[in-house]
Amino acid sequence: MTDLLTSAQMRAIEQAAFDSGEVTGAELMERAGQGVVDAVFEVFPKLQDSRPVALVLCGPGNNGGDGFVIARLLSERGWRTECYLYGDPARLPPDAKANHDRWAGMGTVVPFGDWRFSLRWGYGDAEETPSLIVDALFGTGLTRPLADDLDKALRELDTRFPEGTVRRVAVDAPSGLCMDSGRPIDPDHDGELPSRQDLTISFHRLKRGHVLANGPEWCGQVRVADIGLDQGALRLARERLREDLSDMAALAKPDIYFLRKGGEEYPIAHKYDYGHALVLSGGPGRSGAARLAARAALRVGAGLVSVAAPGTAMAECAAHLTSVMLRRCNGASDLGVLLEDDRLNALCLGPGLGLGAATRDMVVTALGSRRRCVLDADALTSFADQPPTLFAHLHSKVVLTPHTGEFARLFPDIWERLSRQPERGPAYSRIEAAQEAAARAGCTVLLKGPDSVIAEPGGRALVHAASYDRAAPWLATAGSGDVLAGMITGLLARGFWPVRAVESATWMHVEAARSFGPGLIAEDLPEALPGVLSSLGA
Ligand SMILES: NC(=O)C1=CN([C@@H]2O[C@H](COP(=O)(O)OP(=O)(O)OC[C@H]3O[C@@H](n4cnc5c(N)ncnc54)[C@H](OP(=O)(O)O)[C@@H]3O)[C@@H](O)[C@H]2O)[C@@H](O)CC1
Ligand SMILES: Nc1ncnc2c1ncn2[C@@H]1O[C@H](COP(=O)(O)OP(=O)(O)O)[C@@H](O)[C@H]1O
Ligand SMILES: [K+]
Repeated sequence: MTDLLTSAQMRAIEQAAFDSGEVTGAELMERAGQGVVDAVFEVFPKLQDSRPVALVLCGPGNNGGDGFVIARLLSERGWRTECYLYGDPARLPPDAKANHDRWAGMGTVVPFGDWRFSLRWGYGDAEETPSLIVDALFGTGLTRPLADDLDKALRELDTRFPEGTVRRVAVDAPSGLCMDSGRPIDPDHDGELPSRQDLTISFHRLKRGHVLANGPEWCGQVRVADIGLDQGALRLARERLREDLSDMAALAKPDIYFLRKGGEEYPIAHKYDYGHALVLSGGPGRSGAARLAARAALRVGAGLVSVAAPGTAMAECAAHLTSVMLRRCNGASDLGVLLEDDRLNALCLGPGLGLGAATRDMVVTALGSRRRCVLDADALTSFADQPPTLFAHLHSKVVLTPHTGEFARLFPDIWERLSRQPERGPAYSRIEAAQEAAARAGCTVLLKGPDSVIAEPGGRALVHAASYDRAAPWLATAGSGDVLAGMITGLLARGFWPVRAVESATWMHVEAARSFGPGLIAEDLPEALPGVLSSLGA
């Protein structure tokens, strides 16, 4: 499981490393600087042949210290490097100060006061124009917005060297971005940071801010540099620490062992060993969403899948369904009768179901049966005026799958906190919002988006980041959420525990979109699943 760290957790890991006696701060800083330089030339090999001129912007903390190491290493590679320092050299922390002093014996450090002057009048000669700008101003220690003078200078720098003319690389974080939330601490500019990076290098692990919210937009690409915190005593120290850090989030991944059909779990399996999922459909002209969900549930491996539709929609459903079975269900009392069949072990309510009392009644009946259950779309919005009524019936085998609009309706106070422009760091994040919602609801919550967050009461949160090399913008298409709800239901029918079902489904949903590519519509997703399952070895 790949941890996704907060700034405080990274500091705690660093402290555990120091306590283990295996590494010093100076060694970590040297490895960090080296990691950045290695990543820069690996990701942008053409930089080796371009003008060897770099600007390194150093801040008042250890992020700035990394900057001085980078300046030295670039200079040793023959680069003409200039450091701008925002801060008082005498007040740098010890390791940063040592690297500042070492660099000052080799090259220039332009104090911030002279920075803007230099920007305006320097670089007359094209030979002097940098091909690399390193942002080592602030990393995990950012606590407040960039000061006006610094912000202004950075915007001038951005205008002076527009995107495409120079490579911009951030050390650990694009300065101004909160690494716990991925939200810019920038109330005066509506979250528009001074510059967009081409590459951001994190140390040891990704931080939450690299994948949440606007993080990917400002980071460009990300790489993780190994700074030796995974070895020997350090690993032990970190593992011990992990026990205290129960709120350590992780990146979601598919559960290949349980996705596989057959194997040790089911050496000779019957279709009922993989469960029977029931998806409730809306009325005539509105059954498409449920049919999409049902097909996805079947494709993901549920043994049997049925759609339960009102009598008026039976003909429409029958015309479209083949391997998915069809049952009549005209409301909550019919659903109660259907659920007397205890082989129906996973339910999906919401896609296209319609808003109002009839849906609320069916949700209450479904929840009363204590089956594994996914509530999506209309099943959530039908409780917008009375969320506590819904919460009173929820239990640990339920999954709520709200997109941001549905989330805002069910958890308005949490949403208000999440959407308020942050003025200080660490800012409230989508991880904390999903965890708070899960605790209130008493069940698993999937807060959907390009950065989908999965939370269960009291458990560690998981994030599926459809960004960087897993970006899947084609998923922003009508009905893709219905397919995801069906996939989760199918895995619940197969016996997955809710949080594991959501984790695997969310990952495969994005993978299916990526394997299909541009032009994707929701119908393509279930059909792409066999390829995804095969590629996983399932
Ligand atoms: N952890 C590790 O294992 C490793 C960490 N490493 C590196 O250390 C970095 C973390 O260093 P860090 O803790 O010194 O924080 P950093 O980001 O340099 O800034 C803090 C300084 O800025 C100040 N400050 C904050 N906001 C401000 C603002 N808006 N405007 C002005 N000032 C502001 C703040 O002061 P204060 O809030 O106390 O006023 C403090 O002085 C990390 O990102 C990585 O690059 C690597 O070397 C390898 C191993
Ligand atoms: N830009 C994007 N990148 C990756 N995934 C996305 C993006 N936009 C939406 N998604 C995913 O697509 C799904 C959309 O769900 P939802 O909003 O409920 O759609 P619908 O109601 O049309 O079915 C969610 O799983 C969400 O995480
Ligand atoms: K930085």
